[in-house]
Amino acid sequence: MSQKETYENPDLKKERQNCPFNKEEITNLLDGGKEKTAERKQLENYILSDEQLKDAVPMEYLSHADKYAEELRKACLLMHKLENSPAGQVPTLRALMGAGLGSAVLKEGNPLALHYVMFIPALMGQGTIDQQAKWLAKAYNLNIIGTYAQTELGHGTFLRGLETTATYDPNTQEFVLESPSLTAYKWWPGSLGKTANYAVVMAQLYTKGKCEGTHPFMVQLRDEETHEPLPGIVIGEIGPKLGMNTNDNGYLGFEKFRIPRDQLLMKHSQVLEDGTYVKPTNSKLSYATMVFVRVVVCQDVTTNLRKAVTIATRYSCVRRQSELKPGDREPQVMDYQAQQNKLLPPLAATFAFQLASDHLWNLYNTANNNIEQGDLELLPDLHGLSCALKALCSSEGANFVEVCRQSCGGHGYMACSNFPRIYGQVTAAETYEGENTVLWLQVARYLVKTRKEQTGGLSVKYLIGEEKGPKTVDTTLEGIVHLYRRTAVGLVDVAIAELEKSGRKGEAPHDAWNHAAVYLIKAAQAHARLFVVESFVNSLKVGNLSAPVRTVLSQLCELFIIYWLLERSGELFFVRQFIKKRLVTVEFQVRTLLYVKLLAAIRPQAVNLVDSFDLRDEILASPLGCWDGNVYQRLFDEAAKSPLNQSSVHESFHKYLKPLLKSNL
Ligand SMILES: CCCCCCCC/C=C\CCCCCCCCCCCCCC(=O)SCCNC(=O)CCNC(=O)[C@H](O)C(C)(C)COP(=O)(O)OP(=O)(O)OC[C@H]1O[C@@H](n2cnc3c(N)ncnc32)[C@H](O)[C@@H]1OP(=O)(O)O
Ligand SMILES: Cc1cc2nc3c(=O)[nH]c(=O)nc-3n(C[C@H](O)[C@H](O)[C@H](O)COP(=O)(O)OP(=O)(O)OC[C@H]3O[C@@H](n4cnc5c(N)ncnc54)[C@H](O)[C@@H]3O)c2cc1C
Repeated sequence: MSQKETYENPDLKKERQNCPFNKEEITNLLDGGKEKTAERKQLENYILSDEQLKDAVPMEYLSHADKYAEELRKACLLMHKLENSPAGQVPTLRALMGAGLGSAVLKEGNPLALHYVMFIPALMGQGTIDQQAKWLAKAYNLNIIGTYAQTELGHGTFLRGLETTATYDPNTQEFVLESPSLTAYKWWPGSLGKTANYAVVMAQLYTKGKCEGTHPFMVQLRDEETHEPLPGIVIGEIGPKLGMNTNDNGYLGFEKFRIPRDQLLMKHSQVLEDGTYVKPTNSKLSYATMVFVRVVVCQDVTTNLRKAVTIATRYSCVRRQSELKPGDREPQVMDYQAQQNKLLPPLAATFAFQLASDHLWNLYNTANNNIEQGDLELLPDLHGLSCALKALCSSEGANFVEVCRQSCGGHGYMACSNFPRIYGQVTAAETYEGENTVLWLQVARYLVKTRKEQTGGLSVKYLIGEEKGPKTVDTTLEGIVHLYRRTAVGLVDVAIAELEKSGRKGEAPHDAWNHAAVYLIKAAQAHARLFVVESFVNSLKVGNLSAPVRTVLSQLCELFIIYWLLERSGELFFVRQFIKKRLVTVEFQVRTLLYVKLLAAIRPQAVNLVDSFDLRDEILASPLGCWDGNVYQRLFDEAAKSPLNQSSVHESFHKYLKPLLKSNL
């Protein structure tokens, strides 16, 4: 392990004895190889040993403005540290932007995140070679700091409804940016409130009197020296949020603000000097930055879930409560089957989500390379899968984080447990980058189209032709995956049947679509779950795993896919063939038995499994999850930091309480 303290809680010590698998092998697997693990550890030592990057007081005790300033101080210091990083600049940046190392230093949202996660990718994906030459070096060198300004007060989801206009003026060869109403104000962009001086702004492009739809524009917002907003720019911060409070989300309005023609990002579509509009090969190419972020969000959510699971698992092995055997010592709460039922599925999910996210990342890179060469064939599959996995990982992730919090009882509710921050981060991902319901409906659109037209990309091939495979109960992993596949196909067919029923009643297609939404969303979710379980099962077939690691990963895989099946059992009732064959009851009995057996088999390995995530205490940032298990002392030390404990009697006693006590009301 990275850190060994002199104290080690005896229960945790016992949990760590006789580990049947090599923890380092799993660490290497998650890092992407032995060398990558070594690089990561070196980088962690480099960053986490810097005293200036540590918080003087917990962030929760700072004001809104001080939180931002403190986070910005550390973010800027981190950027300076990039120069001398032992791992090299780009890997360090990646590690910092990911939720692991970065969040050990930057606790509640990074004021420079949008610059790297959206602004630079938007320049790369939407700018011409000349535009990239002009802006990218400046952006990499942090001479300019940007954000991605798309969402408005009135519209976030419906991009065609955005109101900000960019009207081309051929006389001056400029675009005039305008916010025609209050609801046209940009609202939400991260880092916009106080940090960024540039933005990629999405606006409705007007030229020759015609609206050509939303397009990306490179816009300077603040003076590069004074940081004052430029004339015609109305800008500010939107205030405290459920989480991510050190990221200065902002608002932005334009009052006839002029930019040169060449600040329309023109990789996919152009406006010529005379105002002639040149169309893109696909109108959705201007949405590409969102696709990139949906892909990385899956990784981010998984990293956060690993933290929550580690904290809850270690704590559950330290915590002793109640009575299991009458008269015996109070057991570790982890020994209750009910607690295992809470924690082992999210533990398994960290592996399932990571493997699916890796798969998506590979698809993204291949599709993106092809798009650069003008080949858009993979775009629909990439859009469908990135929507599906972003929605699934963030929604299941947020639920699992909340279960982890609950599994820590009262102490899980403390801010210092780090659950509120982790939850704030993960649940935000349910909304940003496409609200999940909206993304499920995008996925459903792709599924319905594939099933009807019998053509589609790799992730939806199972919808083409007749399904094959056993129709009876089959307890092998393959058998269970087949059940998922039949459910997914069945739910798409049910949704299509609903659409057709409405059609026969004379409903217009858009009404029929709205009236089938419940079925469509179920179909999309079943599709996403199928993809995740297939990725998990298939990745165990390949790879150079030792027998003990393969065994424990197979147990986790089986547990996870049975867990989901039982959780989502209601969906089987939608698929008629299961009811007819009375499969549902049989499935239930067999699976529940197996599930319970797996809980017992994985329980003794839980601490060793979370240890193999190799998350340092600074990254977990929680007295409940620390490696040494010294939970109670650490909770006490955290309480000592409260400003209310800095004097025995607080001044408010004299101001308010004493007069009340003396008032004889
Ligand atoms: C050295 C540099 C290193 C960089 C290092 C970076 C490394 C990073 C590593 C780790 C980082 C981890 C850290 C991550 C943490 C993240 C930090 C927090 C950041 C927070 C960011 C949040 C930002 C935002 O929220 S930005 C705003 C996002 N907004 C949205 O997502 C809006 C959602 N709405 C839409 O997308 C659309 O409006 C719509 C899709 C819902 C509907 O659009 P539409 O009406 O135009 O389309 P239709 O429904 O009519 O469909 C038509 C047709 O188009 C297809 N389609 C739709 N979208 C797409 C697409 N995107 N791509 C391809 N095709 C698309 C659709 O399928 C239809 O096809 P048909 O064939 O059926 O016609
Ligand atoms: C933490 C955070 C950071 C963000 N950062 C950025 C940023 O950097 N840049 C940026 O531009 N934006 C950013 N956003 C904005 C974000 O992308 C939007 O909030 C998000 O896309 C949802 O859009 P909305 O707010 O308009 O929700 P709405 O669309 O108004 O959603 C409200 C409800 O309506 C439902 N709904 C809407 N349309 C449909 C439909 N067609 N069918 C069925 N139901 C529907 C939704 O499911 C939801 O339940 C951020 C948001 C958050 C929370």
